[in-house]
Amino acid sequence: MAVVLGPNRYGKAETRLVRVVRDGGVHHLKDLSVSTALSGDMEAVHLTGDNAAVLPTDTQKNTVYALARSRGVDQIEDFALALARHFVDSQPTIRHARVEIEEYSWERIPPAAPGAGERRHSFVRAGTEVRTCLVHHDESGRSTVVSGLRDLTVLNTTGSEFHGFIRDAYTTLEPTTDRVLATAVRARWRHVSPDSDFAGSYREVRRRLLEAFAGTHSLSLQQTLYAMGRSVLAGRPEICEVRLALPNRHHFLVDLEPFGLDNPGEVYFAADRPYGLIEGAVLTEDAPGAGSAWD
Ligand SMILES: O=c1[nH]c(=O)c2[nH]c(=O)[nH]c2[nH]1
Repeated sequence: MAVVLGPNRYGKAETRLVRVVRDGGVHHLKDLSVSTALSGDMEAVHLTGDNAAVLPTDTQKNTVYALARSRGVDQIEDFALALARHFVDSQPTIRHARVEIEEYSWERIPPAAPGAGERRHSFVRAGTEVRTCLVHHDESGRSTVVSGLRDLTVLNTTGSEFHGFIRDAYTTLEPTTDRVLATAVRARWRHVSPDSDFAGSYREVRRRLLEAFAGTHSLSLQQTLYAMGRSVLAGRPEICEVRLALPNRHHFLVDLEPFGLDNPGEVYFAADRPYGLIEGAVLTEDAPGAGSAWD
């Protein structure tokens, strides 16, 4: 049976990088996980073990640290673009680079007392929310940028209904006109061009996602998903596609009748699994082709 080599890529996954900028006594912190993956002329290494075309994954990891020092790290998208372009532009055998970054946010520990100066070098991790990006760059010079976030955990205590759904022999779910709606938002959005104001764009997209979640009277999480995506696209012309994954973090009203107590929407059991998983993409009508942007 004849076989051929299919699509392949290789790289260093989850290089942990912490970059401290020392501005006098005031320090600034970037905390990243960087994953690189390269592809190109990799027939020989797979078929015969000839490594002549291979830039080692160890070198890829070292490049992450070296560029962090030499060019600094501001917006993760710009750092990812610099890395991807470096690999493709510096090595003839590397024809495509994929760089994925997660950023964990830290905030300053508050002053000891009102009026005391801001802490200069002490930080506390800011919640569970993670900022993300995925960048591709290829030998033709084309770059694509997808920004995102995950674990943005939100909850509405009312303003959510779910009824009118299919009922078959296995359906036990009661329709409801008032339920808790909670989710941990995974959102990614594709930029029209790799030249964006990534900081401002991120801030505004996040604000719009939250505003749409809070401001939508929801008849389903699917409806909320679409409203969130539409809100981002309506206000941010630099973005042409939003993909969302919304786990439905079910909150079940506890039956307190056995204890002679009513429960008018006050006491819930927050289940962690199983959970509904609602996923979807929202695009502008004229969105350019995505190429490998989401790969
Ligand atoms: O918003 C929802 N969408 C569903 O498709 C679904 N299915 C379900 O059991 N609960 C819910 N809630």
